[in-house]
Amino acid sequence: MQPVISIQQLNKTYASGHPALKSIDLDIHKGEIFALLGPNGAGKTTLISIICGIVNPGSGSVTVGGHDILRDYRAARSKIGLVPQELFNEGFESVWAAVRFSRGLFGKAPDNAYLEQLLRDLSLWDKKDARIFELSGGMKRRVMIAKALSHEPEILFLDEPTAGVDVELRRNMWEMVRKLRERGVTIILTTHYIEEAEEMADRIGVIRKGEIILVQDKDTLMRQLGKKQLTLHLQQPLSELPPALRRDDLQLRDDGFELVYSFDGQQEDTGIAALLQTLAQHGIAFKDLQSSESSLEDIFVSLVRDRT
Ligand SMILES: Nc1ncnc2c1ncn2[C@@H]1O[C@H](COP(=O)(O)OP(=O)(O)OP(=O)(O)O)[C@@H](O)[C@H]1O
Repeated sequence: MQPVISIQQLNKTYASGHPALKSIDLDIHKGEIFALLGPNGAGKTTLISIICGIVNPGSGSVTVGGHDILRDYRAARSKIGLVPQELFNEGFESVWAAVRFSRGLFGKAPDNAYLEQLLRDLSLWDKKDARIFELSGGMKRRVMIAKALSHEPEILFLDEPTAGVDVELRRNMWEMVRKLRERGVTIILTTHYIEEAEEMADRIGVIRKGEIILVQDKDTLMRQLGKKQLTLHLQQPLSELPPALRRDDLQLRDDGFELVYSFDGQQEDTGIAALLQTLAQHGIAFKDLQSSESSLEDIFVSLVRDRT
């Protein structure tokens, strides 16, 4: 399947000399919810801003719906709706005027029926004549989304959609994003909240210091989450595992002093008894053992941890 966004070897270094993005390769599939997860300053906003044509790329290429963002900027941009991190509140105009104006900016013919349905879907129809400054914070966010969708884009970017939003509003936002996906909109959201990625995303990408360090189906990631680990602290270090013990779920760590066994905690037979027996047969003794469960949070923290 043709990706709806294709990013190849994208680099960006700001004038300050700071390398914000390094050799990014990423494809976004049509109709998916993709969560880009990363700590402050990782490069999330820079990446979105380049795709949306707000920041110039350094080198590499980006296509949106097959259109190159530089050579074919207008065609590429018209496919995108962007809800930026910073919310700008145009004070005095009405909700209706704001969404009509946004649609016009993209050169689209007026379509009141489409805009009415959009405002209804976003539970804003009864506020259409209200001036934006009169609305609550949650409604203002929804107005930003309505504006972003006013020109019928196929792709919606949500940069930190629920930053500083209370739990109830966050859940409403998630509900709304799912409805948009049902309508066929591809959604890319950035977030600091692991819970949000876990709840919403079809796929998760993790970015750290300008590099994409993981892209994975959420379900696959969650299956890995169900894994438990048994760590055996060995009495004598091993330089390598005997052939009978070389397998994917067993790893030597800590200069050979630790043996880590990963297993599925849901299974009745965890394989621990058999493992301990094999260790005994090979004369591998341990002085201590501990078991632990990894969470998405653990995976994320260990991935983004600054090891330098
Ligand atoms: N206009 C700019 N000029 C110079 N450096 C910049 C500029 N914009 C961003 N940066 C730097 O590039 C890096 C990536 O910033 P970016 O805003 O993309 O990160 P982010 O992942 O969106 O962070 P946050 O989660 O805090 O929004 C940061 O180190 C930032 O200081």
